[in-house]
Amino acid sequence: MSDTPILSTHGLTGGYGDFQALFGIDMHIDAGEVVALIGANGAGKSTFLKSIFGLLPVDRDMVKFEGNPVGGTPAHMMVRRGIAMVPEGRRLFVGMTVEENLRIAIDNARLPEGEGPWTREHLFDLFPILREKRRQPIEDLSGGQQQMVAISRALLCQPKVLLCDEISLGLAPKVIREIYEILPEISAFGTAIVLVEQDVGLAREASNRLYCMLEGRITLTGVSQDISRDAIAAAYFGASHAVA
Ligand SMILES: Nc1ncnc2c1ncn2[C@@H]1O[C@H](COP(=O)(O)OP(=O)(O)OP(=O)(O)O)[C@@H](O)[C@H]1O
Repeated sequence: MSDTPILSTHGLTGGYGDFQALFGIDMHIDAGEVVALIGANGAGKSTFLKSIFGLLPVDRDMVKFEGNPVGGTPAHMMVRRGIAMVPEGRRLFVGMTVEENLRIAIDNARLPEGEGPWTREHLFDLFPILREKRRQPIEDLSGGQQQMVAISRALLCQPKVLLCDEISLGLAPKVIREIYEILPEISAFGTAIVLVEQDVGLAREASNRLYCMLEGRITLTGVSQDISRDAIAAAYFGASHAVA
């Protein structure tokens, strides 16, 4: 087996024009791993995902996919290589049905439907409510159901790495549980998952390893189950706010 991570970043810096939001981020993830990225509002988590995914400019060597430099590759090409993103706020196509939203992913996927692990039928088995609602316009679905569509849309791209930006945001606890229960099934297919999550408990439970980010820097990383709550609190808020 190769030691090369499926995705890694190397001293990644980035931001918005003159505003630098990220200061030398080193991260890696292996096939089938779930890695959580936690941090307070404004820490830089979304900026980091966008920088990996080609939505913000970064140097080529700052992002490697299967060992090859890919930084700055446009998002649609990242999808063809094997990275898909569930963006914050879902960004589904309003005025189109569930099936039409999924169709767009299939048309732009890394592999044709049927050649990768994810088919519409497979996803409808995971999220049965979507089978029921497949001909309904996206705006008629609840927030949780829309999140299921967003995850399904990303998986139909047949990604090797799935980037998830706050998939629990604004959802009821029961729906969050339903969605998080699916994550092990996704990683069981070898798909690596980078999980940006505000809820630290949830992030820790759902991930193999975690990275904590503060003001654009990684302040803590390790095996999720081995990291204490105090260490997380210190890394999350800065040492001066460490729990006594
Ligand atoms: N479009 C933008 N233009 C300029 N600055 C931005 C933009 N988006 C985010 N920022 C800034 O970049 C920094 C990192 O923001 P980012 O959204 O990545 O944080 P985050 O950890 O994802 O937080 P949140 O949980 O609130 O999404 C913050 O200082 C934020 O104000």
